[in-house]
Amino acid sequence: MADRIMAERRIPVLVITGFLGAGKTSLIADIFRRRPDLAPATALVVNEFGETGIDHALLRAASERQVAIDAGCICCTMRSDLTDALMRLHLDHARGVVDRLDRVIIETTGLADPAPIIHTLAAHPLVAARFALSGIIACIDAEHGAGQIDRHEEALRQVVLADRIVITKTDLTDIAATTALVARIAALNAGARIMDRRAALDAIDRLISPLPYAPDAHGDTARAWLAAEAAANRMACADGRCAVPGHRHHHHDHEHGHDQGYRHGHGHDHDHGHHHAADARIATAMRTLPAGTPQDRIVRAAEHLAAAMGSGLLRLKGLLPAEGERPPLALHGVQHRLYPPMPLNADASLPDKPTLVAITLDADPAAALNRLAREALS
Ligand SMILES: Nc1nc2c(ncn2[C@@H]2O[C@H](COP(=O)(O)OP(=O)(O)OP(=O)(O)O)[C@@H](O)[C@H]2O)c(=O)[nH]1
Repeated sequence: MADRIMAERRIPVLVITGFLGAGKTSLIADIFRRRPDLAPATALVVNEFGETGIDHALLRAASERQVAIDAGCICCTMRSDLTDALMRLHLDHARGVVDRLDRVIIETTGLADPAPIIHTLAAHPLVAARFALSGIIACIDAEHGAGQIDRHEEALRQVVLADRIVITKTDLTDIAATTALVARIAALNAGARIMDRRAALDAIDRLISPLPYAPDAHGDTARAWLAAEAAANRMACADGRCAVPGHRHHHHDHEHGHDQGYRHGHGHDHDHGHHHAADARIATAMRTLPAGTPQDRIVRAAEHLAAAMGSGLLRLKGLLPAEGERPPLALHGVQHRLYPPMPLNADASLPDKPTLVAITLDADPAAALNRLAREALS
């Protein structure tokens, strides 16, 4: 009872997860587009993998209160940044800097494991006293989702630990493929509500309604993962600033059985502090093109790159500056598919040179971007 009363006074936190390019940012942008009334009382915490800041550009219009966590992934070393961000929001609210704070929406990176986030929200005493995990939405791409679950443990964990699953991009697949994906998801997580993106957006109140997160509803695997997360945190805690009593503090890298860092394509291996066993195969790079490189040429070169790399290109993102009367463009690719470039509002904080990020599997992302640049500039 005491917990319920407390829960009612806590601010609900909705986590939106899903693999790279599954449609998290677009879903959030569409929620606010349809329901602008939600924006003033919603804080968005956005954690993007890769360096374009493109999600912020896309969401800037959506929410007045946005906190970016850029330096890594909140599921691992960035947990302290997550708790800091939440505590800052709480203080701003308590001091009246923020009028209303009815909910927090956290967009994770596409490579996030939800278990540490769930654990942090439940176990960090300062956070748990003020915020209540009230839903985990996993977006899953109808076209690429099944393969992503097969190949990437993060994608599997996102589906298994969610309490709501939104299937995106059903417009790009046939019904049989979507039906098979739904059956697979239902077998992996019998407790989750599964919905099509369109249906989810037609019932936004239901989509985002705060419900206590109940790990027991999601099956033995979810329970075991969360228990393992709690046990790992009892043994040792990554966060030197962590306030959980009894935690021993030392470096985080080995606590989740993660042993290799992401490679970063600036000609050297770069440790982002985000460690998952399989992920030495995943690498990311960013590069810019000279100002004035025509948008059309970049888009065409990106199409060719996506077609040539297929499943080796986990994600391509780009911000292309305005060109004469043409607005700036956001460029999105997932595997072989390059989506129609998305016009953006002109915004002073957009980069003045075309900026591209590639996230690759078993391929050199810097070489991929060089190839794109060569074609665009030829
Ligand atoms: N056709 C179609 N495209 C979609 C749908 N949902 C998202 N997209 C497109 O997919 C691309 C990637 O979407 P995002 O919302 O950026 O994906 P994300 O999950 O936020 O990506 P990361 O932050 O990189 O993990 C964009 O071009 C979207 O317009 C959908 O339901 N149908």
